[in-house]
Amino acid sequence: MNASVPPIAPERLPALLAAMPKAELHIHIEGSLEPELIFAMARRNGVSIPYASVEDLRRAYAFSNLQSFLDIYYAGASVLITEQDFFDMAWAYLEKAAADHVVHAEIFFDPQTHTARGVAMDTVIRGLHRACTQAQATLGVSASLILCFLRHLSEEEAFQTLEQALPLRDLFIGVGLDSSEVGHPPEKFARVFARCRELGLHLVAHAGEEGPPAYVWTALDLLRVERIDHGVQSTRDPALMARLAKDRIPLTVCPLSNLKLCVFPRLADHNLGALLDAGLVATVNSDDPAYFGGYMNDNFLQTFQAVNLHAAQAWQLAANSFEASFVDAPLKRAWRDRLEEAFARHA
Ligand SMILES: Nc1ncnc2[nH]cnc12
Ligand SMILES: [Zn+2]
Repeated sequence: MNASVPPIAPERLPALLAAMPKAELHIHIEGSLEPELIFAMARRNGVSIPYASVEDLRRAYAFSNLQSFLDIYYAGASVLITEQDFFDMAWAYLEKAAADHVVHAEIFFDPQTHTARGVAMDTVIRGLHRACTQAQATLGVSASLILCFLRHLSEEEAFQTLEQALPLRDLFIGVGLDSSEVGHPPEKFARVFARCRELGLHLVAHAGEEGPPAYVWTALDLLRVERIDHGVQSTRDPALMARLAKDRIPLTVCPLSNLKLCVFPRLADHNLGALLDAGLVATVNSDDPAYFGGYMNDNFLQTFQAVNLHAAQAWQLAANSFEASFVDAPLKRAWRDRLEEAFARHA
């Protein structure tokens, strides 16, 4: 434990978890679209959705694995048409993030879900970016964008997507890899990630969510990613755990997502504590909060209770989220100072 972490009474831990500053590094903005907003956008855009009501849609959020979720998630995103829609979606998320004391968010978006329906890349990125700019100005939350390639599509399509996005290169900081993992290993995208690296983009990839430790190895060695999204299957491979610890490769872990997608049978079975005990730079994130029943503080509070974590791990997770973020060192130091202040207030 860091020497500057004061003792925290157990009854004060929930308030500390809620109030401490934190960074969110694994949030799919399309996964923040609440059913109420889906219905409002469907109405204003004249898009029909195969659910009678908000309640009817929410009832469908019972998933058995990643694919069963993705099918409904892509259907939900079909209501997004205008730049204002993309702004409204991101703004709703950023307001919730600010309420959870998220000081910084690195936000994934899936452009191919939209360009395939005839929505222009410009519409997607400009709407999201405007929300990020406004969040800094009015909420004091810094936010940046990471463009994700859909791994169930081809590398050729990923290259085309990159080409479409390059005129807006200054509006996103990196690229990621998401969607159906098993059967679509990282190496399928080695060339497009090499190109993104040449362009100076940050690189991340989902790996080891449902897929094997081998996918984490190839994300590291062939894609040369700087962070692994999820990575919870890594505990099955001691040599991989040693590599992640040695190179301080962050894992953006999403406990409620893992529960809802049946990666772990119960939250109490989650391996977040084991990842921290092994010295990994693990972080807590919400993934697709509108679908998985919780934003950042829900993830922290429910997981800490279920797996019996304490103040030392709270400090570590917040500090890890700052270390793992793609911002400069002075900003990281400023957030660490605010973290110390929050702990001092709750001691
Ligand atoms: N948890 C997840 N895994 C892979 N792709 C995703 N897209 C949105 N959420 C995802
Ligand atoms: Zn994800």
